[in-house]
Amino acid sequence: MNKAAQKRIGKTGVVNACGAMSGTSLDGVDIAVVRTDGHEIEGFGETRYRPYSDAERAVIRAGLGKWAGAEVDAAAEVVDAAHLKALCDLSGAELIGFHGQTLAHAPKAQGTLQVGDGAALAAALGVPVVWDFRTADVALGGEGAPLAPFFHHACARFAGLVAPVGFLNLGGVGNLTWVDPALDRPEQDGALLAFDTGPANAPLNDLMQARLGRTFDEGGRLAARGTVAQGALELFLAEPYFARIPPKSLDRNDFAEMVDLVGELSDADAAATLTAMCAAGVAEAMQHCPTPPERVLVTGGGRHNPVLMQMLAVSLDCPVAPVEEIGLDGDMLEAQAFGFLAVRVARGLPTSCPGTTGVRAAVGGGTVSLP
Ligand SMILES: Nc1ncnc2c1ncn2[C@@H]1O[C@H](COP(=O)(O)OP(=O)(O)OP(=O)(O)O)[C@@H](O)[C@H]1O
Ligand SMILES: CC(=O)N[C@H]1[C@@H]2OC[C@@H](O2)[C@@H](O)[C@@H]1O[C@H](C)C(=O)O
Repeated sequence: MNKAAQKRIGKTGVVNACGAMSGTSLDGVDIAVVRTDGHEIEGFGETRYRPYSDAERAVIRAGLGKWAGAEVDAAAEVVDAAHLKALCDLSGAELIGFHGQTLAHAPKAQGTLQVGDGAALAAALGVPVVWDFRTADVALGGEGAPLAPFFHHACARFAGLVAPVGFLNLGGVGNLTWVDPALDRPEQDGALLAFDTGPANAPLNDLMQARLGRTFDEGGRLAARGTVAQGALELFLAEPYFARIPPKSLDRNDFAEMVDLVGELSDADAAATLTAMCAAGVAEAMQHCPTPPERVLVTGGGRHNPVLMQMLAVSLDCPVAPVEEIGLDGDMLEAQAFGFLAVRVARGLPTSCPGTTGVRAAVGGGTVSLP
């Protein structure tokens, strides 16, 4: 890439930005192109999904909860190689937003760790890469997550929404963004409130892996045959996390002991109960919204689970629908978010604010590596 093109990316006009996301459910790498000037979305481009093999997933899983050492290095190698393969023949991307893989997240203690080497990726692909999105926010007292809310704000405006709505991401962990699209800028006071709702698919995936050797409960079929154990659900809801005022965020394994709460149950009852816990965490989250959202738009893999969607429909006081209802792609929204955020970082715009992460003031995270 020549200097003039690099200069343009840093200034004005629409950029073809590609986001790359490897989420906490450990299913694979999502790649998506978004055309944006960092404020408004002009449109969306190519998407790709590169699943991890079972062997790759096992290596990443072994690195979870660790901050350094051989297992972290091995996980980083898998993440780098998978991204390089997924991105190597992508044409037309002028900038890449590379999230990497979160292995550990303890913003008030050790910090937050996303593995993946953005400088090496930039050199290999010949395209500028923005990466390490979360460290600056944590350094300024923020949670470092969630970061998609600034993109959710742009999505709400892109879709022409006018009343406050919720964006609910159901990946490995759940996160909710309350957005007021009437306010122009995401960092404006009152435009956004965001936080992690609780565990989403991660405990259910872990149960499926441990008991049945499967990666997830496809279509919620196992949960559909089970009965929710109310006692376990009540114990789960007694966790102080749910009443805590946002901002707040979670590590993938913060609720790993939930799988123990259902340890004595049959496979189907355990799956039903873990699914109900995800929905109940979201229902608890709604009390923190500044005003009731007009509807909750669901993104992430959890929206493909009809049992979970039905539980949400029953327990929330507003309509619940997949984000496709407003013309967005719920499988790619997070990848698109990191393409969008990459443009903001390249242009010196903030990517988080007190309402989204609890950071002291609006801040732009991310490191830019040129090829
Ligand atoms: N058809 C389906 N039926 C049931 N569950 C599904 C289906 N498709 C996906 N999922 C669930 O969604 C998960 C993937 O979700 P997603 O890709 O949003 O997670 P992620 O991006 O890795 O996580 P996070 O947002 O926490 O970073 C799968 O691991 C599975 O649990
Ligand atoms: C530390 C970290 O990687 N957090 C993830 C995780 O996965 C979902 C939830 O927990 C959210 O807080 C965040 O991801 C999304 C993409 C975000 O930053 O908005």
